[in-house]
Parts: sequence; C-alpha cells; structure tokens
Amino acid sequence: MVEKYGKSRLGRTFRKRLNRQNRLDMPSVIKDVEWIIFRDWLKQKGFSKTKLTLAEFNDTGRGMMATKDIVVGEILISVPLRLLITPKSLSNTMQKRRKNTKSSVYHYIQMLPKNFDTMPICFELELLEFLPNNVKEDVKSQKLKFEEDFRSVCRFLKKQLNFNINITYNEFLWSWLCVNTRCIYFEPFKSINCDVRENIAIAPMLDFLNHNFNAKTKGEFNKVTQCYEITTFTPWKKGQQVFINYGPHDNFKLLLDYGFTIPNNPFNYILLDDEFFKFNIKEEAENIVSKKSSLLMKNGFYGDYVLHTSQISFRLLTALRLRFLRPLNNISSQETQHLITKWQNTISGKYEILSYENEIEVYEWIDSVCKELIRKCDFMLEKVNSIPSSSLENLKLLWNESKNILTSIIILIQDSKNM
Ligand SMILES: C[S@@+](CC[C@H](N)C(=O)[O-])C[C@H]1O[C@@H](n2cnc3c(N)ncnc32)[C@H](O)[C@@H]1O
Repeated sequence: MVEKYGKSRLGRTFRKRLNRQNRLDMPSVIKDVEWIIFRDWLKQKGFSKTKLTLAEFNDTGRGMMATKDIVVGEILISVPLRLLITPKSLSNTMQKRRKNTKSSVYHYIQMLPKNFDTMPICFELELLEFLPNNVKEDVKSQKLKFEEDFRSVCRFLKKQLNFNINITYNEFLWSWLCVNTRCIYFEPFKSINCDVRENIAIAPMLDFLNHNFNAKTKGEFNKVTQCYEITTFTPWKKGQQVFINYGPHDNFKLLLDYGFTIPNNPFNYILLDDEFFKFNIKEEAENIVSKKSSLLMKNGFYGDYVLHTSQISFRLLTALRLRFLRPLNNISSQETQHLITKWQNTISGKYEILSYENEIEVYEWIDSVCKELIRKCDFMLEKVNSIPSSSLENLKLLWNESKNILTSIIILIQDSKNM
C-alpha cells in the first residue's frame, strides 16, 4: 500500500504514524527467567531444537513466534514420550512428592497461566447473566462435571493416606482448567481394553501454540522417534505468530472450553430451538402440535435449528414447513396423510417447497425472529458495555457476531423478496 502510492504522496506524519502502529503490532519476545529455565530444562531432557519462541501478541496474548521461516511439511515441535505428562507419569510424580522431592515438572508448572478469568466457569454469577442461554446451559453442565471430578479426586486422596496431599476447590479448578485447555489426545500403544482417559497428555512447549481456524496442522505420535509431533501444512514467516488448529469450533465452544473468541469465526451460528419450540400457531389444536413434533422426531428433524452467516439450515426450513402446514385441524386423515407425504417429499428433494403461501410464512417467521433477536443482542450489548471488565470483551464479540449473523439473514430474505 505504502509502496503503491509512493513516499512523497503520503507525507512524513502518516509514515511516522504507520511505523508507530507497526511497532505496536509487533510481538514482544518473552525473556522471563522462568521461560529461560524452562527452555534449558527441556534441552537437558533431550528436546529437539525448534524454530519457535514464546512471545506476547496484541491480539491473542501469549503464543509462539517463528524465529525463522517455516515451510509446508515441517515439524513444528516434537515432544519426546518421556516429557509427556500423562495420568501414568503424574501418579509417579505423586509418589515422588510423597518422598518430599521437587516435582519433575516444576519448571513447566511455573510457565502455566496464573488464572482463568475469561473462562465462563470462573465467572461471578452476575456475569453469567450476560451469556446466551445455550452457553449458560453448557456452563452448568461443565460445572457439574468439574464438581464430580473434584469429589472423586478428594475421595482418592483421602484413601491414599500416605500421600498426605489436600487440594482446595480453587487449586483443583486451576489444575482442571490447565488440563482441559492444554491437553492432547494420543495413542502410543493401541490396545482393545485401553481406557481413553489414559490417552490424554500434556505436551510441554507444544501447549504454548494458540488456535487459528486457518492453520493446517497434523498432530500424531511417531512410533519410530517415540515423540508426539506437530507438522504444519501452513507456511509461516519469521516474526509471525505460529498457530495450530484446535478444531472447527464456533465462538460459544471456544469461550466455554478455552476462554477466548475469534473475530469473524466462520463456524459461528445462532440456535433457534428455543424460539421454534416456544411459538404457537393460532387455533392449532394441542394434538396436532404433538403430531408434528413426533413427525419431526420420526424423520430425524427434531431440534438443532441453526442460522449461519447468510445461510438458513435445511433442518430449520424443513421443520418450519411442517410447522406452517395447514390446516390439519378438522380435515380427513386421508388429506392429512397427503399433506404429510408432500412435506416428506421436500426432505427427499422431490419437491423444493410445499406451496408459495407456506414458504412465505416460513420466511416471515425467520425474519421476525431475527429482528427480535437483534433487539435482544442490542439490549445485552448495552448491558455488557456498561460494565468495565476485561473478561467481558469476549461477550461483546459474541453478541456482536450474533447480531451480524442475524442481520445477514434479514438481508438474505429481503434480497430474495426483491428477486
Ligand atoms: C493450549 S493454550 C495456548 C497457549 C496459551 N496462550 C498460553 O499462554 O499458555 C490454550 C489457551 O490459549 C489461549 N488461546 C489460544 N488461541 C487463542 C486465540 N486465537 N486468541 C486468544 N487466545 C487464545 C486461550 O486462553 C486458551 O485457553
């Protein structure tokens, strides 16, 4: 851009500002003593050299920066089996702690995040109110799972009197979140009776890589080298942040499981199950409503009604076509059957729509629900904006991105009306 317009046209002040902005966007390489000790410790343990170093980035926080260009097919990090922290290696560590020796992973533990303030499971009750309903439900289930794990770990520690280790709720929550946000799944030895929980591991160093949905990577255990290796299929330039891909996760999932969100995440969606199951059609008898519900169930179209950017799911359209199929009250069973067969033909693709009127009702419903939900997003955004807390940045993005999806659907409907 600068080159295109030439130096003189842009002026000195602009160039100065641009340079300052570039400097601000530059990652700052981390040189803390904990990091240096951790790297030396890895080296002593036989960890191979990497082209990565720890750095602080403006947009993602701490992550890994390329110290040299990295090409497609290169191994980013290779963690030897003996350095992987697994359920088995941890129980050995506990045995050592019993003998009052320092943990073998002490230098790694020093590098872990100190808190998880952005994870909804750590939110105060009043902050939870700012989450969308589906995320609220997921946080509840996550809490139950955590509490169950805490109880069983406490029971286990009590039984092992020799260990003499007590763990508080907060200590366990911190450890639980470290594992859940950083673990990998690997299968060093395949066995039929293997408990999958035995196959999770933390791979020190590898777990400093952040997520990006565009990163193409492969992670697997190499039986020959006895290392867990991450290969990149995305090239990286010296100075860039190097990412891996945690999976095709939308922002609800990223926030719930990892405590962050990504702008313009293509996997984002709006779930309309609540709206769908709550709405009633005037004068529709109770038995017809339940008949339609069992038809949705029987045909595999019950629930999971989503909108993506400029895209209405086929599940939602199909369910709504049935919902607006009228009149089913007071008509003969033969006529009813005929209408139902017609609806089933829209699933098989024999017909695209049931009728023009039915289609209008379907899209009008979606349009009005989107408008109502946009009002809700605005209301939540106003509330979130009124509270000064950095933990809420993710929530602002969540509500803004939801609003963008809803707006794109309204535009889509408007455009199709104009055609
Ligand atoms: C496996 S760790 C990655 C390293 C971590 N950033 C660190 O400093 O230890 C996963 C955590 O990194 C953060 N993270 C990963 N990808 C991110 C991204 N694209 N943007 C912001 N935070 C991200 C989240 O806090 C997540 O729970």
